[in-house]
Amino acid sequence: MTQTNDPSNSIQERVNSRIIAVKERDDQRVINVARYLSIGALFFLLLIGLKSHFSEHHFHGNMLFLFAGVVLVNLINYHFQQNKRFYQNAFISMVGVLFLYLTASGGESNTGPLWFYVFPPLGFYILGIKYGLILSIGAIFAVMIIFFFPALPIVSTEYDPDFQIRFIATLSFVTACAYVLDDARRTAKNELIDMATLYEYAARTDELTSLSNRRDMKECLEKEFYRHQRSNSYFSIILMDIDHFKNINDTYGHDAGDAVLKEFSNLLKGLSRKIDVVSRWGGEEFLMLLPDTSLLQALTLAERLRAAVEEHTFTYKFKTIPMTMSAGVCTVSQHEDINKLLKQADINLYEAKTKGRNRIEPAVKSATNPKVLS
Ligand SMILES: Nc1nc2c(ncn2[C@@H]2O[C@H](COP(=O)(O)OP(=O)(O)OP(=O)(O)O)[C@@H](O)[C@H]2O)c(=O)[nH]1
Repeated sequence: MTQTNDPSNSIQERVNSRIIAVKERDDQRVINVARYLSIGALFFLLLIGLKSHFSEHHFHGNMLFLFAGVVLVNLINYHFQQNKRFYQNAFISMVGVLFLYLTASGGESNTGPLWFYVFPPLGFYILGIKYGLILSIGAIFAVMIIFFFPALPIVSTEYDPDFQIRFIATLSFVTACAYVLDDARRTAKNELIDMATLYEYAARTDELTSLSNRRDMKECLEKEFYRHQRSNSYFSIILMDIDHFKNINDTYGHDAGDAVLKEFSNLLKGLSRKIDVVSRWGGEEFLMLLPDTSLLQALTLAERLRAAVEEHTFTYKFKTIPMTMSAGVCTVSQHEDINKLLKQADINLYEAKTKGRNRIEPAVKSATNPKVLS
């Protein structure tokens, strides 16, 4: 039954997958912002392009139509390909080239460079702190080239030297502010995610044994039951209880009881597959969820666990503590909801206890327990 190549169902794995889902939602939010901006830019470019044509600035109008075309192609391409990275890079590159064109051409009444003020915050938001900074510094250098080399073929306007210096200074200041703000935002977000990861892990873990707690197990049971209803997959559960645990506490002390609970948990973990969920259901009661496991397979495992506990030497401060367990096993197929399944496991466990303990119900015959028959 113990296998190593199953997909892991550990608490850490489940917490990680939740965190990945949060990060994916955050990435999608960035894409959505870029898409809304693209749609806004598309209308804006078409409108200003038309206005330029009416004012007989045909070259400028055509250039704006060309940019609108690129925005549209990028949007359509994303719609069909869903390639987020390509969409983001194409979007920010297009914005950069558009702003450079507006700076080189002067735009409306030489106000073209002013658009560059939105570039650093947008770059940091979309590309992240590192590439946002590289791109913003690159933009400042490109603007300087346009300002200081008006004879270049792409440059069709000139700016007042006072404006040039003030513009470069203010754009650098905006870049520095955008960097600090975006860095603070990302740091705060990452700290929140780290905290959420810790709390999520703690909320699902039993402090003493580090197994799944009742809350986590209930969620796993619901997921597995949902999977069973959707795809007709099956699963089984084993409800275990340490026999006469009160006597262990009374004889060896509460600390010894705790140590035994930990050792018992490790034993269960060691004998389960990665895909199984082992939980401390409460006190000295443990529940194991076995996905894709028939009743017969679950009974075989339960019997193996029972025998392993009986054979294991539990010790505390050099004292040997004899210990056995009883278990109730059942499978999902005959039960229409989780509560009924758990109730049946509880009835089976109770039967195992009343029939003399150190046994499982329904009972099976095994090499270690040849006398027990169902
Ligand atoms: N040391 C320790 N004891 C615990 C813990 N949680 C529950 N217990 C004890 O477990 C004992 C359970 O006793 P009972 O419910 O009477 O069951 P039992 O003695 O195991 O008897 P059966 O289940 O009928 O075989 C109680 O004495 C609880 O105090 C824990 O975290 N640590």
